[in-house]
Amino acid sequence: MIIIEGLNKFYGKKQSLKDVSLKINAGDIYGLLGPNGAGKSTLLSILALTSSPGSGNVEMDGIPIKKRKQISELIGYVPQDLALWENLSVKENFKFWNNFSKTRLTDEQLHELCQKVKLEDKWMVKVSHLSGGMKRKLNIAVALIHNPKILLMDEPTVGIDLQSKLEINHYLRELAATGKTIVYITHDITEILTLCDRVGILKEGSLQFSGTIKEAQQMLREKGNILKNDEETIYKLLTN
Ligand SMILES: Nc1ncnc2c1ncn2[C@@H]1O[C@H](COP(=O)(O)OP(=O)(O)OP(=O)(O)O)[C@@H](O)[C@H]1O
Repeated sequence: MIIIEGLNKFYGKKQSLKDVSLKINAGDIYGLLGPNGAGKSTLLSILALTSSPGSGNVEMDGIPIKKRKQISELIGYVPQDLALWENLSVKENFKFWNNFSKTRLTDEQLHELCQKVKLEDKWMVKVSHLSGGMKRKLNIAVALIHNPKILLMDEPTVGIDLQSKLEINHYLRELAATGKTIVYITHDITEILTLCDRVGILKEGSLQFSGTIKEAQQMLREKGNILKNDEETIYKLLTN
């Protein structure tokens, strides 16, 4: 479980997160939504230890975020920008990232991970020769080498073809079914509806809503906003 309490973050005078409190259940795929500049990447980067929290408490699996070594073993981070070596092969990229893992995988185990994202026939191919979708899949696979319990993903499927997107979504479902918690930033409403168990909506640094799509509809209905479908519910929550 991820617990965030009263989290604030300033960049200079600009407050990017305002008193954000949130709980994310173990085994959930949690969609983090909101318009551009809402604070989604800032929140994810704090969880990923690439940005420091201003004030507030964050703990993951009962471990406070200040215990960086323990947290880094717990999390896998898939950044928006590809964290790959273009001039190295797929295998060499796996081996590079394997060096940072506490329990190193064998070449055979790395190849098995490569198979999970359906890139095994590209094992010896240079990353610069892969398509955008293949690079995205590799970006996800290298984040899984140390078998993290929590996967933090910043728009991992942006700009890729539908087939690759479906394959990635299918794989994420499999990972969640094994108990991994996934925090997922996306602007793709279809992906949110088919993939996410729960969603959190940020706007101008504040958390507007956290819950299931059904709960969102319920809340809006109580406010007198009757919505026709889930897509409309999310759109309404994002724009209100
Ligand atoms: N390193 C930084 N220095 C200064 N301001 C920053 C920095 N990173 C983010 N911000 C500001 O913090 C706010 C939140 O940005 P953030 O990238 O978290 O939003 P986002 O919801 O992820 O947006 P997008 O959907 O466009 O990726 C924005 O106003 C942004 O300009």
